Amino acid sequence: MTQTLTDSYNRTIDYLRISVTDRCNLRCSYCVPPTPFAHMNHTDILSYEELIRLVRVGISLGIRKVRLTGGEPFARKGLIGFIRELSALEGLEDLAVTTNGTLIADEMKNLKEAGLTRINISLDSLRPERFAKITGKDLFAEVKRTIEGALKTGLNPVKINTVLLDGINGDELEDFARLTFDHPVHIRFIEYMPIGEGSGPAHSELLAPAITRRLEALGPLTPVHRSAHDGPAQRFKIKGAKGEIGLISPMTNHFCATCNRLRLTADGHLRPCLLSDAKVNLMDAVRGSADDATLATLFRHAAGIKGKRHDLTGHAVHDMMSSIGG
Ligand SMILES: Nc1nc2c(ncn2[C@@H]2O[C@H](COP(=O)(O)OP(=O)(O)OP(=O)(O)O)[C@@H](O)[C@H]2O)c(=O)[nH]1
Ligand SMILES: C[S@@+](CC[C@H](N)C(=O)[O-])C[C@H]1O[C@@H](n2cnc3c(N)ncnc32)[C@H](O)[C@@H]1O
Ligand code: SF4
Ligand code: SF4
Repeated sequence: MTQTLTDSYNRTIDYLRISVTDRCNLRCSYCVPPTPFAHMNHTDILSYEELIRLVRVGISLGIRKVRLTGGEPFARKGLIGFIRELSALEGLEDLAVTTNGTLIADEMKNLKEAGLTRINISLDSLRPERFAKITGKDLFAEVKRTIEGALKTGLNPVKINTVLLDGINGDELEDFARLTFDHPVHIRFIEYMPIGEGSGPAHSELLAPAITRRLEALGPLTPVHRSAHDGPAQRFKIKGAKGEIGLISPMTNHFCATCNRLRLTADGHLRPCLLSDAKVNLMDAVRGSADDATLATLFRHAAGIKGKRHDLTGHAVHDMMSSIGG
């Protein structure tokens, strides 16, 4: 019998975001600190077999959508094989990935064949030199090839995630938005979230109201209705454009009232909210002798302690974005 997982505020939880690794081949200045920092030990990371078991339990409770993230998910060996195994699980309707796109330019067909349904690619600059400055690696051309490959392979819609920061890439807002004129991509502007102890210098973020004003100068914006599997973006189309614009505004217009997700970290913790350090330890149960019913109880507990909305007043989130998975 299909169950439904609900939280204490009657929100249905049907989306699990899995961070498969906290490691990444890039060093985006707004995501990780500039100085060396500790990573999880390999032995402390859930194996693919353990992850499959947990996803099965999640599906039995009502999870229908899984997104793989990281760190950089493709920095973990064997991810495509894991995607193939996940996509074969009965009951899973949407299997997506969020990636920096630097390691998979030649893998689009394989990914589609393995059962990936969608891909979100993060890209913060269209200028190769600036891309290298933000990420620490000269790999803009690889990301471009990945985006082109994803479009050609029909992993639709291809979403591009861009965190806009004044003085870093804020001046590229219009260049990104204009990409939607000729390409069927979704460009999503994300407000910077203050996450992770020591993650870089204070950034001057560009907030949604200012972004919207600048977009309106490019042409009339028509709202696009959200579909069932939509994430947090408010969607728009500029008149005549092939693609869409999305605004993800956790800071100025949060979307917690419709939050439908839990997060599973690579070291086996369920996080009820991205912007809270609360977590439920699944690892001890998985590596102990817990049965599936016990794991299901831990999933329900994580849903049960999910807050009504995020509250960043008076405290910051300690864990890093690259270990939570965004
Ligand atoms: N505050 C907050 N931010 C989120 C949440 N989910 C995603 N984001 C942020 O939105 C940005 C894009 O997230 P993605 O990984 O592409 O996932 P998504 O937006 O759920 O994807 P779709 O299902 O394709 O809409 C990232 O910077 C995330 O950190 C959330 O539940 N809360
Ligand atoms: C943490 S990354 C993990 C997946 C993959 N490495 C990537 O970059 O797509 C997921 C998303 O989080 C976003 N992100 C990272 N730090 C952020 C922050 N402080 N505020 C808002 N978004 C952030 C990134 O831009 C990316 O789109
Ligand atoms: S945003 Fe993604 S690619 Fe950039 S450092 Fe963070 S985890 Fe790596
Ligand atoms: S901040 Fe927390 S409650 Fe709000 S949408 Fe994100 S994960 Fe959900």
